[in-house]
Amino acid sequence: MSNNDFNTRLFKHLDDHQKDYIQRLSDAVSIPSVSAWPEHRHEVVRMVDWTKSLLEKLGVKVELSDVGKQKIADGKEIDLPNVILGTYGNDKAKKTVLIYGHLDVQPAQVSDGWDTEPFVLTEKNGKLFGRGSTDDKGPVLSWLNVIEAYQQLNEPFPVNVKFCLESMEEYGSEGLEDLLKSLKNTFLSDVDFVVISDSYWLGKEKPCLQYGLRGICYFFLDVECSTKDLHSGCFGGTIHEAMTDLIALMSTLVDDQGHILIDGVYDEVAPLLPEEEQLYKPITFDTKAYCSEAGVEKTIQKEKEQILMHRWRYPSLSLHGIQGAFDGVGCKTVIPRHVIGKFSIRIVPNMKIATLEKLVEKHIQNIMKERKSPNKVSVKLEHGGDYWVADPNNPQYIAARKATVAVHGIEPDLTREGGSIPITLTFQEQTGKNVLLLPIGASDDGAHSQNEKFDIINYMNGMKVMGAYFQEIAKL
Ligand SMILES: NCC(=O)N[C@@H](Cc1c[nH]cn1)C(=O)O
Ligand SMILES: [Zn+2]
Ligand SMILES: [Zn+2]
Repeated sequence: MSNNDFNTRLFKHLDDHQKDYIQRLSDAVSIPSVSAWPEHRHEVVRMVDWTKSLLEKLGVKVELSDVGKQKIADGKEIDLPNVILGTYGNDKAKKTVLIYGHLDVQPAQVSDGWDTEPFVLTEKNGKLFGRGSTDDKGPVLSWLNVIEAYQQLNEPFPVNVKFCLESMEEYGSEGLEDLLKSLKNTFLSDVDFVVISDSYWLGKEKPCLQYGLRGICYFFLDVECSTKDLHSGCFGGTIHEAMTDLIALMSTLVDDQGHILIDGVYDEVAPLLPEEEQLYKPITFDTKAYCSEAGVEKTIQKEKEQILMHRWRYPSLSLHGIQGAFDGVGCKTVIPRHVIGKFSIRIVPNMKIATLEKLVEKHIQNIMKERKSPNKVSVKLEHGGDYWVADPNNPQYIAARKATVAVHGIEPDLTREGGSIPITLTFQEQTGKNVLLLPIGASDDGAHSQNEKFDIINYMNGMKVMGAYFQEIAKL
């Protein structure tokens, strides 16, 4: 049977089973596998076990890998969730594709401003709302649904598949790098290609393939002023307050143009070459839609090319929160004794994490010297993940382009991604093989945000592209 004939059967089969796929995603979303909440670790473990059973039902040989402990507050330690290593097929005549994805999600609560319960998948107007629907439970299940569809159609699977599914991605992939290094000559040794579906299109209509990611360095800025919280009427105006120092420090990090104010940060950033500048011109990107998706009036940069460059190839610094600060309703007049500011820097070629760590440390020390405050201040790199850039002309990208055309009838844009998948570079280094980012979600999916969703059409078409991709890979 030709590829085209099989595609027609496969696509129809997938369409006929849409309800089952939605139910499966609903089951996955109902497990609140938030990696950032240590008290939810049992839910992350439940998600790992649920996925393991599903894989085993599909005939995937599964091994759970213990990756050690995580240090949490006050010197306590908890188990990191096991990493799922799966093997499906072992035919030496076939190519082997390693699929990476993650089962953990960002925190979510109705009180954050969700219109629906975040851990109840809710269908509205062709959209499936729920935490993890697009990041990354929907894409992970899409791969599994495709394997199931081939089985139900009695079609031999065209490639061998290996799975690496982790559950700490949203917390910097703790433990995974060491595991992959230890698997270089075993589990990873026969991998031909690595593919990751954990990112989003640049718009709502046009598919893309991505060949770059920014890295991330997440910092904790710790300020302590006293041995206990204090009454601001009794002590206000007489002591150096922790929050005052912290706010002052945090306000020295980035200006209103998004420019990072830490000395030396831009020194290692790769210069923009004329050839690279040309790459941005043909990319379809609607700046108005970008603003409306973010719910903002305007962006810092005006031109499409400038916005994309600041999203993909320049570093950025974001302030995320302050632990220990009063954030409830009403008025509390306490001076908190200890606050921790959270900020992250997205890093790009050719920045080095070690250099950045030193520059941040020096910057904080310098500002504190100027402030003449006696408070205890320290800054710590909580986790760091490298940037990654690949060759979009690799045969794997050509295969994915053909698969995209078979489903969408158009060539995908070749783009980069401003977010981070910290382990991507490690996969490239430990396998020595090409890594492809194959996003299936739309730009307005709202990953990490309130009302995260996955469009049913993207779920369905995403599976079709994945199904066709396996056939194209088999031809290489
Ligand atoms: N879908 C990828 C993603 O959301 N990645 C996270 C990774 C991360 C690292 N530290 C905290 N989160 C991202 O924020 O880009
Ligand atoms: Zn993700
Ligand atoms: Zn994410």
